[in-house]
Amino acid sequence: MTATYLPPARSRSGAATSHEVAADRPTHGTPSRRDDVLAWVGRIADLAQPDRIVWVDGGDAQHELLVREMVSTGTLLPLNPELRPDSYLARSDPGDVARVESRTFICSPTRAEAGPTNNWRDPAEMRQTLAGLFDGAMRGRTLYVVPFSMGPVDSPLARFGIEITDSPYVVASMRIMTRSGAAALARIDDGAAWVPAVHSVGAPLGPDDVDVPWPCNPEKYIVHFPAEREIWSYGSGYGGNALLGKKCFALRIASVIARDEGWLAEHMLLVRVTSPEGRRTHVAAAFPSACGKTNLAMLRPTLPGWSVETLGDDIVWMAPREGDDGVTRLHAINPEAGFFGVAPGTGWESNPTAMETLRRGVIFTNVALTDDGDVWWEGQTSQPPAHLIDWQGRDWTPDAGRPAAHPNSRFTVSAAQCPTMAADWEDPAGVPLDAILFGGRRPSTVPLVTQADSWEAGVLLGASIASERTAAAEGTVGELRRDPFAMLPFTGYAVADYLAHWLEVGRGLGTGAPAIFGVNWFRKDDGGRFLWPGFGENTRVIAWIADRVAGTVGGRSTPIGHVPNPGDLDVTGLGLSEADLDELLDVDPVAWRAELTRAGAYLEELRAPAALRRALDVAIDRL
Ligand SMILES: Nc1nc2c(ncn2[C@@H]2O[C@H](COP(=O)(O)OP(=O)(O)OP(=O)(O)O)[C@@H](O)[C@H]2O)c(=O)[nH]1
Ligand SMILES: O=C([O-])CC(=O)C(=O)O
Ligand SMILES: [Mn+2]
Repeated sequence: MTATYLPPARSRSGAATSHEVAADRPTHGTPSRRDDVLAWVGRIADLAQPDRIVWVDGGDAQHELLVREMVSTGTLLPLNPELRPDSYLARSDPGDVARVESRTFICSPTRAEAGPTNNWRDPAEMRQTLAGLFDGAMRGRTLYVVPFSMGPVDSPLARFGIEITDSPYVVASMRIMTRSGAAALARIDDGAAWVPAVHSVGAPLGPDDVDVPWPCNPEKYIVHFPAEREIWSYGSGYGGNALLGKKCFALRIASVIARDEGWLAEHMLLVRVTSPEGRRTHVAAAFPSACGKTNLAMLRPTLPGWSVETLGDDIVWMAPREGDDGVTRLHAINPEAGFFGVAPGTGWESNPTAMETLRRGVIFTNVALTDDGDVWWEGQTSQPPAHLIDWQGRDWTPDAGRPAAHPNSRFTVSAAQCPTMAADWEDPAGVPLDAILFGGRRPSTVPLVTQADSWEAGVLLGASIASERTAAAEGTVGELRRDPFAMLPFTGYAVADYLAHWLEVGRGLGTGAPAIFGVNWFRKDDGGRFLWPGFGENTRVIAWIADRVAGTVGGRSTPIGHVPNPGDLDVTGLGLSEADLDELLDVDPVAWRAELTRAGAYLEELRAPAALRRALDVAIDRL
């Protein structure tokens, strides 16, 4: 084995540190001295038998070399530099296009700790399986060592990991999505705890084998050891399965750390809304995958005087902290550094902010290629180009009868490029949260917006999220499924304990707790047409929410919380009929009794805390 890059020299002594590496922070996973990192990399290399080991330093020179290599192997297709500078298209294997929830495992010591919503496997058995799978898995390939930080490297809230991967696409993507390289390794050297995360595409190469542009394995394993804070991923190169800082670490493992330490790791966007009077409201929102987080995070307000700044689009970590006024509030940070966003539906009409963010420096995956070397996907423009190369590399014309881009095609781009990014988005202290939104794709029953009357009622709202399935994960698109807190695929421990933890955090916050709302942009009429225009026009709902937090706008009380009176919502210029508005704000008692009965049965299945089931019974009684 030849080391192309040696591990970087230690930048500081392990003892003295200029950073405030919290000495009181519990350490997780492997002890954090460099020797332990080297020993771990050595063990994985002995097992997986790569041809080379490369330590990723995060610098430009190494990155450019990596990109050049991927272009030469066909993994990345350079786009036309005049139209889309510094940007590339990757086409995945057609069987490796989304998260694989049925192959995602939580290996806690007991099945009960994983709970009824997770695939549990016995940790010892799984370790044996993994040892077999990874034996020689990297033969003929390069093993990359990617130290990374979730959260700004110098933030006291930052958490560290090291991903070992044999995929250069993963290395390049981690560079966008996390702070990866030497700075993160220096913090680990200084004593910060780190999560070991091992990834292989599971496609070793023999001496005479020719590589393919997107190596992967039909057999996939996305494995978490919550007690050990450890991640193993095999067989897939797709974002949510392979960029291990994201769902695996920042949600599944972090949710367990958060439970133990009294904070929350959530599948949420984060924005700052400023009213015409200059009043600031910080809002986090949990919607299931491909249900509008990125779009709301980049909202371009359509009401005069309002502005929205982006802080995050997919993951929020939030911790209670007492302010100068003696009130304890949740303070929120975005642990990511980039966006891994859904391409279809993103256009100059629907999300101009995203379109501006995507002007350069993007890795696109599974979108279509235009004849002039740019990218296209359904919804980018109202009319498709006359000819394209589709996501599988085949000729495509508008009459092809199939989408040109995969429905879960994605862009990977640095958050710093987003024009609406708040100037202080990397503030290590985070922002104080005023409101939390829960939502999903609900063609009927669920009103445009509802305010929960208490923290408990809000937790019930989050626990009862149901949404039509999207292409973000394997499964039948459109099917309604329960997705508590939009965290069904991302909670690293038993969902009942997760719900209890939410209730507990709320009790600790008391009067400083954010207000909780339910939203639904996706209500349809009998003809299947969206009743609500959505996108930028969601401003009107956000304005009501911000004004409710400030106590300056009305609402009417219903058994499921407060909804706006038609006059409370500014819908001027929308051309919305009175009947449509009434339907959007309607709480139908018959439909809601059925809805809550179903939710109650589900909570029973989850063994949800009794307090939630009581809150639900109160609502049913009021109906
Ligand atoms: N009708 C309607 N569609 C929307 C709205 N907001 C987003 N969408 C569509 O929903 C799809 C997914 O939206 P995203 O914002 O990327 O979803 P996300 O929640 O960030 O998804 P993940 O990255 O998978 O977690 C896109 O096709 C959007 O065009 C809306 O307000 N109304
Ligand atoms: O993780 C991914 O692959 C993309 C994502 O945000 C999701 O599915 O929620
Ligand atoms: Mn997501």
